[in-house]
Parts: sequence; structure tokens; C-alpha cells
Amino acid sequence: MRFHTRKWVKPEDLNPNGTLFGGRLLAWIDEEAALYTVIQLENSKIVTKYVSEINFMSSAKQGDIIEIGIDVVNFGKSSITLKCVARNTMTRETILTVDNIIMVNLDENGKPKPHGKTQIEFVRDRLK
Ligand SMILES: CCCCCCCCCCCCCCCC(=O)SCCNC(=O)CCNC(=O)[C@H](O)C(C)(C)COP(=O)(O)OP(=O)(O)OC[C@H]1O[C@@H](n2cnc3c(N)ncnc32)[C@H](O)[C@@H]1OP(=O)(O)O
Repeated sequence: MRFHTRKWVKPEDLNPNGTLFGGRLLAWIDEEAALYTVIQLENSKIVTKYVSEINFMSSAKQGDIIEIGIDVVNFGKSSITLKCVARNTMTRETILTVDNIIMVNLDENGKPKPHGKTQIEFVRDRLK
């Protein structure tokens, strides 16, 4: 799994207990999954369709740095299934895992559209 994104936990990211607000982390993950999908499917019209169980395993505090990793579980016809791990850079503890995030490729009318992709592509390979 590749960890592309880092986030710094700031005061506005905390819950009343003083630890990272779970909803904030989920928003970061949704954004990361959307960007990953846009790049892989080469289409900016995509949506989050389904998110499986989310397992919060540890927390983070102000000043911690969070890394978000995404990997592809499956390429469907119009969908792509991703999995995600968020971890604390300093402690290397896993903060949460999400087994299945289903993103759907859309046409101009907002209907599912086949994306034609079957494997992860890297930008450097597209340039060849
Ligand atoms: C350098 C780059 C710069 C880029 C710079 C621009 C960036 C720009 C980003 C903009 C992107 C932001 C995105 C942010 C993330 C949101 O905020 S998304 C907003 C929240 N999500 C939504 O509003 C989605 C609302 N739902 C829908 O519109 C419809 O349900 C959908 C998604 C069109 C699907 O319609 P549907 O009739 O259910 O379609 P259906 O054909 O049954 O299923 C489609 C696929 O989904 C699968 N599926 C459907 N339901 C399920 C389910 N419950 N479980 C599993 N799979 C399912 C099906 O199996 C099918 O997969 P395939 O077999 O085709 O692979």
C-alpha cells in the first residue's frame, strides 16, 4: 500500500476529548479516495457509493502527523473498490482501517459509466 497523503492534526481537528475527531479523518479519507479514483480512472466525474465497516483502532492527538494509504481491491465495470489504512507517522500505530470503499465512474448525466480499467496505472507509465 502506498501512503500518498499526510495530514497534520490541528486544534480545529479535535473532538471535545482533545483527540482527533473521527468525522474529520473520514472526510480526509473520502477526499483521498476521490482523488485516487480521479487519477486512476482518468475521469473527474466520480462519486463515493459505499463505505464498509470502519475500524477505529487507536487515536491521535494535536501535533501528530497522519498518513493515509489507499490500495485497489478490485476493478469493476463502472466501479473501483479501494481499501484504506490511516496511521500515525510518529508511533506507526494504525488509527483505522476501511476494507471496502466503492467509488463509481459517472457519465455526463450522472449515470454509471464503464471505465475500462483493469489494473493500477502510474502516471510515469502513461507518459511513455
Ligand atoms: C489531477 C486531478 C485533479 C482532479 C480535480 C477534480 C477533482 C474532482 C473530484 C470530484 C469528485 C468528488 C467526490 C467526492 C466524494 C463525494 O462527495 S461523492 C457524493 C456522495 N455520493 C453520492 O452522492 C452518490 C449518490 N449515488 C448515486 O448517484 C447512484 O447511486 C450511483 C453512484 C450513480 C449508482 O447508481 P446505481 O443505480 O446504484 O448504479 P448500479 O449500476 O446499480 O451500480 C453501479 C456500480 O456500483 C456498484 N454498487 C452499487 N451499489 C453498491 C453497493 N451497495 N455495494 C457495493 N457496490 C455497489 C455496482 O456493483 C456497480 O459496479 P460495477 O459492476 O459497474 O463495477
